[in-house]
Amino acid sequence: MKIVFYGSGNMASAIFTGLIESNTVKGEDIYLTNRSDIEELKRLNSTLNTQYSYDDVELLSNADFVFLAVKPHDFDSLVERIQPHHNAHNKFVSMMAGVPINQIKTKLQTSNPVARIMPNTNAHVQQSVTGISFSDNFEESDKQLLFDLLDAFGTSIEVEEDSLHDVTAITGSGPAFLYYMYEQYINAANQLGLSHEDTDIAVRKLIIGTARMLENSELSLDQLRENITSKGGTTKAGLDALAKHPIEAIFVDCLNEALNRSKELGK
Ligand SMILES: NC(=O)C1=CN([C@@H]2O[C@H](COP(=O)(O)OP(=O)(O)OC[C@H]3O[C@@H](n4cnc5c(N)ncnc54)[C@H](O)[C@@H]3O)[C@@H](O)[C@H]2O)C=CC1
Ligand SMILES: O=C(O)[C@@H]1CCC=N1
Repeated sequence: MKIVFYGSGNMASAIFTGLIESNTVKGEDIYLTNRSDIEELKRLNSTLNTQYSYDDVELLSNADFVFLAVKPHDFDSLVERIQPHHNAHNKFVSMMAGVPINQIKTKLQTSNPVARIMPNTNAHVQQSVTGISFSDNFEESDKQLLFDLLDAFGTSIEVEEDSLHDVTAITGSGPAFLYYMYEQYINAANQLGLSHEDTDIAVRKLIIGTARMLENSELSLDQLRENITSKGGTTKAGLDALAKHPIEAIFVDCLNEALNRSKELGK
């Protein structure tokens, strides 16, 4: 199987690293290109054994899956490279937030199969949650091949294309929202007495341990929380302070803004 990535940035590299490190695809079967950073492509070649080229005819020839991994605002410059050279064998897999399948088909002037995925950077540790939607003409056997690729770097959920906006907000951008929250937690913790170094280590371990509990425990979130909350104790005092703030409303605002932006990006 020949897989091409147009774009070797944050999201693409998380995916192709996951594919190679899980032994799902050999580095030599993955072809990378980017706007102009050949040093980056050479570095990836020496660490992951991936191929690289700026020759679009060579890249697209016999390519089974062509990942579109550029920012939405760079799509037009990508179209200039791909449109003249794509062939009937190419199946496109776009990870561009917000850009609809029909727009991809129109700009590339293609009736080839197109899938849209919305992964997240947890693909680096094979834990991406990836939403996926397919054009009507995507063959079942090709869908299965693509699902197998997605499984190599996490779990996937097939959704209606419109729902990819929700996936983008909730899990595509989601790691950033959680990192931001953790940053605030660390900033607050730094105002207590521990050294900043100890606080950083302690909070990282706290986050990892809490995530492992979510993974391994059959208890609900609220039960897990209850199990820490002694009557009249410290946790109750802290939770009562939290409850005075509109935390749910803050996240409603955050997710709605991300969702609206996803819709705007496709226009
Ligand atoms: N970073 C994330 O967490 C996620 C990003 N995405 C989507 O993935 C896409 C890429 O995002 P990032 O990896 O974060 O961006 P990035 O800025 O890290 O990488 C963009 C890549 O596109 C390349 N590029 C730009 N114009 C090009 C052209 N004409 N031909 C070939 N390559 C070109 C750049 O050289 C770079 O390698 C975006 O559309 C974004 O919406 C989706 C889910 C999560
Ligand atoms: O910020 C963005 O637009 C992309 C899509 C999801 C995560 N990063």
